[in-house]
Amino acid sequence: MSATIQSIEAILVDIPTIRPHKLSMTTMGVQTMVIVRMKDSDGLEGLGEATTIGGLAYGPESPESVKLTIDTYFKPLLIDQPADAINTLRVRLNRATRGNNLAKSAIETALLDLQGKRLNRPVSDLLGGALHQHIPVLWTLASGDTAKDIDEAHSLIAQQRHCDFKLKIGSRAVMEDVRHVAAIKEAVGEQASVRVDVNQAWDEATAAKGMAELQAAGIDLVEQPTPMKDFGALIRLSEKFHIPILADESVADAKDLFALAAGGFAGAVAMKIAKAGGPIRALEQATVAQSAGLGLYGGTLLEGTIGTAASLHAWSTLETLHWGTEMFGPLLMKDDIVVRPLNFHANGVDLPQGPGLGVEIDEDKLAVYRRGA
Ligand SMILES: O=C(O)C[C@H]1C=CC(=O)O1
Ligand SMILES: [Mn+2]
Repeated sequence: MSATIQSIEAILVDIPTIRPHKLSMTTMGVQTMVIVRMKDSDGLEGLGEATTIGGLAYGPESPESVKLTIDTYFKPLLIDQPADAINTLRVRLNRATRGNNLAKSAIETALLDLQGKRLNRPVSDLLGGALHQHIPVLWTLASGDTAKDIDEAHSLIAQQRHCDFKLKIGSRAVMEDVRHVAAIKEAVGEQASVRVDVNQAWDEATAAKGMAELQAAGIDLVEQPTPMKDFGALIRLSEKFHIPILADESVADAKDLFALAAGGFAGAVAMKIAKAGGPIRALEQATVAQSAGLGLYGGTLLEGTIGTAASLHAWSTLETLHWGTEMFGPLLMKDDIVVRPLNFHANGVDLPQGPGLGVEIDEDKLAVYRRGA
């Protein structure tokens, strides 16, 4: 008899950020995580996380709606079911509920953690095995101030904590953004790769102007310049410029990526476990990207250590991550709720060791940061 799922708890956790994090659609001062604790009939516990950016500013699921979805709709479908039947449970959830991929990602992650602990194997082994134990991680410069961003970049390069940077642009006039980006690129020179994320803020004509300027300034990659549903614009821009485009909001799962690739898009894709509905689903995108000749990038919704560890286990199984990853979420938060934080060094992070995700909750810290504490 396999163990069955006995309880699922979805906990809202609020942790302040180390500095304001300015994106085109919101400025974050706190990150809210939904931590899932799933217990089985053998007394084992699986951990999962769903996180988004700025409440409802980034996408249609908020931390509060993720908790409600799990508590009200997912729990009755999962309690008393075999805990090791990960695919069966995914199909069961998908037949009964539409969308809500962030909530589904937290559940798939908790099931993988549980299964790993049961088999005494890391989650990466359940996904076919890790090819990398150390994974590159960039940093997002998003203080909103050019001089502060340059200081931050210089200090991180000196510490060898990061050598690639992503700049959040799109909230200011295009040429103001271009001057900001060009000043940072000039300050770091060849020491660092500089990329931008526009988070859908430009229309196609603005994007054409912006991309020409960014190309001239030596920027390496432009992420999601135009609105997510406007596949035609992404395709046309990718044909027009040699500076590559990274598709983010446009491609939640493998089907989205297939449609974009079939339309003629050339460039790369930001895989995110949250967008896709879990680590297994996110890796389906990698297969499509590899078949279509698109580059891979390990993306984040600024998850804390649990969601970041789950993503790292998935990305570790990929032979080539052409653009590395941005799995720095835990570093943007002032504190953590785990016993052993991830080890960020040498411009990357180590894949956590041990059974499951290799992450353990610090109960005292959780008690401090859980909402309503
Ligand atoms: O890429 C996004 O759109 C979301 C996120 C990832 C890094 C960051 O600073 O924001
Ligand atoms: Mn993005």
